[in-house]
Amino acid sequence: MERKPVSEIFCAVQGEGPYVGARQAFVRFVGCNLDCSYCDTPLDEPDHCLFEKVPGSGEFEKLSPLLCASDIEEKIRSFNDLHSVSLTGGEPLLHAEFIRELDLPAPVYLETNMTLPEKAKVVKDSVDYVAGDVKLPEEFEGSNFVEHIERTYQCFRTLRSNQHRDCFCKIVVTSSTKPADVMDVVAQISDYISCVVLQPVTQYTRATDIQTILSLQENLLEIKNTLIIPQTHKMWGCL
Ligand SMILES: C[S@@+](CC[C@H](N)C(=O)[O-])C[C@H]1O[C@@H](n2cnc3c(N)ncnc32)[C@H](O)[C@@H]1O
Ligand SMILES: Nc1nc2[nH]cc(C(=O)O)c2c(=O)[nH]1
Ligand code: SF4
Ligand SMILES: [Mg+2]
Repeated sequence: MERKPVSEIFCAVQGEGPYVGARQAFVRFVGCNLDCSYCDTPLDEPDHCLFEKVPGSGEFEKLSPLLCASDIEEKIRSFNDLHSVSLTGGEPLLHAEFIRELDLPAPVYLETNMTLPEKAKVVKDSVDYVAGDVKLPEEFEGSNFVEHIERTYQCFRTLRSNQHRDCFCKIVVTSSTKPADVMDVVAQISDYISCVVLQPVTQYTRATDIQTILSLQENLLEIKNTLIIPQTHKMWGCL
């Protein structure tokens, strides 16, 4: 029976993007193929998977860090009134074949860095919401940004919004963000997404310039509905 590395299972509310406030169960897979400068999530292999049985209790059961599908399904089924189940990480698409086989009691919300196009094809009929990140040039040394962004475009084409799936793009905006880079990428994917979310980085050392992000939103609104939404869960201490 296949087991996958999972660091957290909990029930909270979506803190980011257009579904902010929706009651979700979260499964956090371990491991990532990128190393974003602003990443707020530990990427090392944990000793346990922390399961918060009672939402918001801050009391965690220590489970094996390697879980099979039925382990995950059983924990998720212990939560009620879910809008959806957020599969996140790390990068969940590293575990695409496993994700495809999960039998979950609510729609699937995929949180992904949109850099693994072959894996995107594996899950495309198994996900209902796609929070697709766009990682910008400042995260990539040298010219490999060109190869990276082409993979991102492929992922957005594969996971595009349709009658069964809502796909939107999320862009973390920092003081290093160049508006022209954002405009260029959004112009390429605007047909595939329902909206753009500009997410100010939650690291005040690299705080976002307010005028810059408001001006960027104004320009993006010419081509796609664009929202500015910070990580709200961190404002009130929710997981
Ligand atoms: C931890 S990532 C996991 C999913 C996937 N690897 C990705 O990057 O989209 C989940 C979300 O948190 C965002 N994020 C991570 N660190 C952040 C920070 N310091 N400030 C704002 N957003 C952050 C990511 O950009 C992504 O949208
Ligand atoms: N509440 C809450 N909302 C989230 N949205 C995206 C998250 C993530 O880490 O993938 C996240 C998270 O870690 N917690
Ligand atoms: S892709 Fe996501 S999980 Fe991976 S380093 Fe970047 S923000 Fe963190
Ligand atoms: Mg998070």
